Amino acid sequence: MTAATEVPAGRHGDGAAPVIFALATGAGRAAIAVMRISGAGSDAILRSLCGGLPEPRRASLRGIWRRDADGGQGVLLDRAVVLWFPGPNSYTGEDSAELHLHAGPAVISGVADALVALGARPAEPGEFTRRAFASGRLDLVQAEGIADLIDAETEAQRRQALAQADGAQSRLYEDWAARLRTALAHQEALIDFPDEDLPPEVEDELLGTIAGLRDEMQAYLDDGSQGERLRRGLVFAIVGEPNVGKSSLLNALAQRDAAIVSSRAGTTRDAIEVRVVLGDAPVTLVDTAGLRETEDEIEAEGVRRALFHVKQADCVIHVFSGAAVPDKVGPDSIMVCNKIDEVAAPPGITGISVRSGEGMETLRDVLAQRARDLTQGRAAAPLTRARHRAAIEETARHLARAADDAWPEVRGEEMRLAMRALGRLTGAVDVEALLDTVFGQFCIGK
Ligand SMILES: Nc1nc2c(c(=O)[nH]1)N(C=O)[C@@H](CNc1ccc(C(=O)N[C@@H](CCC(=O)O)C(=O)O)cc1)CN2
Ligand SMILES: Nc1nc2c(ncn2[C@@H]2O[C@H](COP(=O)(O)OP(=O)(O)OP(=O)(O)O)[C@@H](O)[C@H]2O)c(=O)[nH]1
Ligand SMILES: [Mg+2]
Repeated sequence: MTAATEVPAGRHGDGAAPVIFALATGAGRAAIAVMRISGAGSDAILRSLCGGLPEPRRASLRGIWRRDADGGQGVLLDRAVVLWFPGPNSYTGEDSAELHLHAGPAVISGVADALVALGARPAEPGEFTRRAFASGRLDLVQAEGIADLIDAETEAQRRQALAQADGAQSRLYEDWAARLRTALAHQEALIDFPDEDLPPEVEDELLGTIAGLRDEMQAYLDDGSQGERLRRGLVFAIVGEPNVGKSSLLNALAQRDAAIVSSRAGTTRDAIEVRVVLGDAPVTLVDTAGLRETEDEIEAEGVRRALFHVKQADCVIHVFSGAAVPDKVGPDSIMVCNKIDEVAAPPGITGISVRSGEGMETLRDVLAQRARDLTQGRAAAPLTRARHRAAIEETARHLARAADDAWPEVRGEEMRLAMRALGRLTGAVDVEALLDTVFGQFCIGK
């Protein structure tokens, strides 16, 4: 007989966070499924499941048991590799464990049921990383980098996300915060001891710091949104008059028959979207209805939608055919002359024939270069989210006001507000309301 415990193994009294669990591996047929467990009480749960605690941080093969209510031996659920990570040296900073199970649905549900019986509860999206944040193991910007790393589809996205998870942006933002903190301390001294003879350089120096920070932040914000665009992916719209070969070009770039091609003008009506990778950035190519005046109301709706996509696009690929370059072309459009197997392209224009394949290699290079220019190369630790941009804009705005105002109290207040906005960025100050939004974007098990 084991002593009757009032509190299940995974639930500690006095308001401690409960033990959570989730599959860290994806759904679908697989050989192995990793069940992640974290929280104070994970040790007791592991003892119950495996009959003892494995050596910390060493893989070992264990039977996984569901115990009977009367404390008997119970049922063997799986024979699995088990890892025990005592806190604080774990991903979450808490006591945690991993069960590397056979990925059968009955194994997984059997283990999940056993965990619930032991007082653990299923984790919410991002909850493991949220606990890592709560333990101070990473800041908000790094946590968002981990979410991006999980979503990264291209090498450039992966590089950007990993640098962010490793703290590249956080170091820059923390450096700004540290300089601002020092300037604010000096400003507070000027406010608190106006009659003392503080050296005049103190005020000059702090004004220099404010102006310097404001300029650095402004330059950082003027980055053409490269990091945000790389994270989100680009949209390239293919537009032009009817029948010039827009849908043919989309199919050639996508290397599949996504759009209907026909010799009749006005074939495409709905916008057709295809995801490709260009210049290491994810690009959604949008094929659109040929632009012309038309009596056909369905085609007219297609034209309306085409113009909408032109406005939304990061880049417009303007296709035409024949010797005359069209007028009314957007400033950053990439001009492409198709059907050069029939009529030569005007000088200085990228000429292609989707039919013969001529010029396609060059066009791919031009598109890849544009995609790279839009997403990479400006900043070592770029802005990657609207949330970050908004916080830095707010900081810079308060710094500009602080620089403009000679009243010590007003200047001090603006500097405090700047400090707050910057603190919310990394999660150093009053972020409780933000956390659901930030961690809700994660998948379960992260
Ligand atoms: N099996 C498994 N693989 C994984 C993870 C995991 O949780 N489990 N990760 C989860 O995202 C990533 C790796 N991240 C991790 C980060 C920290 C620690 C950790 O235990 N850190 C301790 C000890 C470090 C050490 O070995 O010296 C620490 O920092 O104190 C583990 C994984 C990717 N691969
Ligand atoms: N000679 C020649 N014909 C081409 C070439 N590319 C496409 N075509 C033909 O041009 C016609 C129109 O092609 P689509 O791709 O449907 O043209 P579109 O611009 O999408 O036309 P809409 O959807 O009607 O606006 C088809 O008959 C294609 O086979 C090319 O490089 N050379
Ligand atoms: Mg078409």
